[in-house]
Amino acid sequence: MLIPKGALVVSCQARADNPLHGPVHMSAMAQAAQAGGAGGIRANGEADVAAIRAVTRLPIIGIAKVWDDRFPVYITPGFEQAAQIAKAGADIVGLDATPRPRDGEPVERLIGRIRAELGKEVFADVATLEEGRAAHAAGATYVATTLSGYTEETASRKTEGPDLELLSALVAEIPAPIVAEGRFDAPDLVAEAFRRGAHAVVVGTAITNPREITRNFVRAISF
Ligand SMILES: CC(=O)N[C@H](C=O)[C@@H](O)[C@H](O)[C@H](O)COP(=O)(O)O
Repeated sequence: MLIPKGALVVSCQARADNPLHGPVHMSAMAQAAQAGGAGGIRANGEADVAAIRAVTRLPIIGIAKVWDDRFPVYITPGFEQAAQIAKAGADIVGLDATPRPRDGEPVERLIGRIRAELGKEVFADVATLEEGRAAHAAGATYVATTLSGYTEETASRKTEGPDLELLSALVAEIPAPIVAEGRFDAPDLVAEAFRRGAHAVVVGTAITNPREITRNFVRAISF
């Protein structure tokens, strides 16, 4: 199932150190997002994806994060993780589409294999326009601004808010659905992304991470 144009996609992820970690909480979160009008879900790991698949028919962007000190790429680095996520019920496989070193084959080949061997759509997380062009040329269905500010090359772009400039540049140059993701932490920013031509917007922390939301409130009252 594809992501409808104009959809708000809610990213339901909680790391191991988060009290909401695990499929029970993440599937409840996804149901809450659906009840609130979400048009898609982004989720990490086989267990969470399978649990969310069991409770919703919304399109799921599945990723598998693997941290390995030897490689900077941690979002679905190889085919093995992509296959697990596909089997767990994701409609779309999300991956790091930067050319940085990864534990696996080059990203262009990985994108091709996901489409050909798994029959899944590919959601390419990029940090630059150049990476977006390459991911599109390699066959990615969606190109998203997810990694802007999170790679060495783009560290200085990790502003308080999202990278709207990259969004506009991708929309202007790439004939594919462009998705806005990363630091969209208020409804007016989501609206601005759509005004700039985004196909969909993914929001995570601001909706599904009560620990961070609480921290933001506490920070604001720490005089
Ligand atoms: C850089 C990276 O690893 N981003 C991750 C990708 O899956 C998630 O940790 C983010 O929460 C997600 O992209 C949504 O963004 P935000 O939480 O800012 O709305």
